[in-house]
Amino acid sequence: MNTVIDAHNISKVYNPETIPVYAVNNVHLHLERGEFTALVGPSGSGKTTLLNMIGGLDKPDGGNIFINGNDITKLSANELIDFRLKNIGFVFQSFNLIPVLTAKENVEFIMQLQKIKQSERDERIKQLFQQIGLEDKLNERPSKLSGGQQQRVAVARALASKPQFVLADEPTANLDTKSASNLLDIMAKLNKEENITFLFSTHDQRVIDRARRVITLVDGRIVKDTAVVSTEHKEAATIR
Ligand SMILES: Nc1ncnc2c1ncn2[C@@H]1O[C@H](COP(=O)(O)OP(=O)(O)OP(=O)(O)O)[C@@H](O)[C@H]1O
Repeated sequence: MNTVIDAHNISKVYNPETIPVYAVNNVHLHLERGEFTALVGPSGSGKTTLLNMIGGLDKPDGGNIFINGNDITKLSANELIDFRLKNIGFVFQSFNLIPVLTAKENVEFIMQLQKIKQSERDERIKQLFQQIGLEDKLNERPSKLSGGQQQRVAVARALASKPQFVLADEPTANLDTKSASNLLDIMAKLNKEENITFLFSTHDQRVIDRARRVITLVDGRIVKDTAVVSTEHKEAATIR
């Protein structure tokens, strides 16, 4: 097994001086490479706060977060920017594509920041757009794409730097059933065929149904952590 995320005792307290809100309260989280895991829980339970800390977008008030063995809580702001760029892919609820760039440019600019050479960029872009099924939309601006297509481009952008894992915060919340199902098919395929690790924060039953592990947060604490028996396994068990 290969540990990708190892978070120890992490906490985040908002308003510590006035009325403290323990958004994340002493959480331990361990993820292995190749997981397809959903983080669920009621609104305000701390999912986004936890995801943001694991992704290095927000600093915990206590605890340590090891990503591939590196403690990101010890990095300076500049080191963290560099670390995020190379190691973590993000997919957000609202897609967050840059409107003035084409689909291709939205994906390519991450690789330019990493100083990846043109021939390698071209090859990777070709492969990524094939994987998301949008080879014919390379030169379209986000406004010309449907929500589902924009989110698929966001997945390609998240994967551009070949990250250690992808954090997806409510990735299907703004998508209709068909687009959500299509997006989930693409992510599940990337997970299965390329062993890409996904951690989702979600309320969406369509995502939860596809996850192989479901972690439930309530009031900033993990109250349940369940490995899901796959449909194939369930069927095999029934036949026996
Ligand atoms: N910047 C902030 N300042 C103060 N409190 C905050 C801040 N961000 C989040 N909180 C509080 O922290 C708690 C956890 O919020 P968080 O957004 O992480 O929950 P969530 O599970 O992602 O919710 P949702 O499902 O609605 O997105 C909530 O009580 C929230 O009000």
